[in-house]
Amino acid sequence: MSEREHRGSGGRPSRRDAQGRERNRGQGQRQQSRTAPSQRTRRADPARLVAFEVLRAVSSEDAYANLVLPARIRHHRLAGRDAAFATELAYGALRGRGTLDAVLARCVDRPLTQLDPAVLDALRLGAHQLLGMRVPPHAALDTTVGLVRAVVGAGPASLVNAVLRRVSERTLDGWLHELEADVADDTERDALRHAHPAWIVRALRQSLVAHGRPPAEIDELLEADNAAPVVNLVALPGLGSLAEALEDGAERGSLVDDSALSGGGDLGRWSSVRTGTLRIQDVGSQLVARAVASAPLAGKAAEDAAAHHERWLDLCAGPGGKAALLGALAAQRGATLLANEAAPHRADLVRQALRPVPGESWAVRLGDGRELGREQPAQFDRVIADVPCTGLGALRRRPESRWRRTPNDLAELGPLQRALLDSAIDATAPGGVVGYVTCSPHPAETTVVVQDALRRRSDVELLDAGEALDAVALRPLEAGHDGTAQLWPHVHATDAMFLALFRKLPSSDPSTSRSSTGAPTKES
Ligand SMILES: C[S@@+](CC[C@H](N)C(=O)[O-])C[C@H]1O[C@@H](n2cnc3c(N)ncnc32)[C@H](O)[C@@H]1O
Repeated sequence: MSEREHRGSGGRPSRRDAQGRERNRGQGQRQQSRTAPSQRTRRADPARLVAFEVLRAVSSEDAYANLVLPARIRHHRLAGRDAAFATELAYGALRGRGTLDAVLARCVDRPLTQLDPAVLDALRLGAHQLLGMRVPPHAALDTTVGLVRAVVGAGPASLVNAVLRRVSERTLDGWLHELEADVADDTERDALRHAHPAWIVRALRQSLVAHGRPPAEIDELLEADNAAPVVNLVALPGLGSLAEALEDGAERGSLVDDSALSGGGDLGRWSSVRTGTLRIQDVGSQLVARAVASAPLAGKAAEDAAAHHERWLDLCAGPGGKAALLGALAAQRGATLLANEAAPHRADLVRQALRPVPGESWAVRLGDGRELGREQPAQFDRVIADVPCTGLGALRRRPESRWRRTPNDLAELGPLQRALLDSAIDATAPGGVVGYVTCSPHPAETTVVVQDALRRRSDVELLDAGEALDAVALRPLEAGHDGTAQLWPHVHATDAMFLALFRKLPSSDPSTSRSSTGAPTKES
């Protein structure tokens, strides 16, 4: 196994293999390790310190791991294998929190809520190394105790040592076997085995069934949520190129044009990433954006298309992933894009994302998307409403979010999602299309919202979203069922994006006829 030399915070050179073992420690230290485990290390290994800092920021500051981790890696100057180890440790411990806590609860003599939260985070890191990463027990114990000594204090070190010793007495399967004896049903068992909250397991199984898939696929789906996702790239059509990435080892994507998959690393090494013409974007997001951009128009909207006067609207554009792709496609087709976003800092990110796209093709509007349909009725030929949602379809990329979300979020988001969809429909010209998109497969924010809209409104019809996705994909996706479409991590290796496509029917209300100027209104 190849190794990389690094220097720990104690200044001593050491070598880490892929499991995080340090391989060149002196004989004296090994002797010491055998005799007094809780005494043997008083320093924090930098990679484990990074993982610890990420867990602390997530637990105590509600931070997002995917934002904190790169900053901590940079701060501690980790690279290569050390950065990969810190990432696997932090993400694995965050994803696995439910299962790790169930194991720890068996090994601690008091409720976990009574532990110092910093000690609990260190225990999670130690337990994940023992059960999820196959770090040898002596290394996991030694380094976790050292971390606690260095950053929390000497007091809790012996507790941490004793608890992790108990954790190390069984493998993960051994622990699961013991814990499963107490679970009530299949949902609880899947939740424990795959480290998801039970309410999410239930919802995902329900969603599989709602989209015509066998409920037994739940195991594969939950496993896919726990796998580290590869980085998906998009070269903006007509503006960017995959060449640099492909020459540097990325693989061409098999689902959609202009996409590639990369093992990661610092993508800023590619000039195309620095200029913003090559972007990180999940393939599922690329597919739904392209489906909205290509769905057939009718009536007035089709006339606009023939005259190259199409107007497109991205109602919820921040941070601008889909807006950048749509903007590039719009520029190629002589269309214009209005990208709307309610949060000022996210509207800035949209402007930044659109920078490589010719300026005459797009504008950014800062405002509440719920008002836009009333302010600019029947003005747009293609509208995407990529609404705020629970993000349960992107659990692979947001390791902590499954434990942060609650069913109450659905109740809060529901009215906003419905109001944004209504506004999107109002803003659409007769014959135009509206794509309702979520990065969640939860029925409460997908199929139920769509059915409600169809019940509420007589001015739309549902188009076949599965067909629209297949029309832009490089191979049949078989994502459609009953008119809507659902992509899946375990089937398509994408985020679980949901797409419903509506066509606006001609209206008899003259107040909703479209103004004649084709240009997008500049931001308010
Ligand atoms: C799922 S994200 C959109 C992702 C984006 N389409 C992309 O591909 O990068 C939803 C966005 O809607 C924004 N948002 C929330 N409430 C809104 C509202 N009332 N009007 C417009 N945008 C809103 C959020 O700030 C967030 O940026």
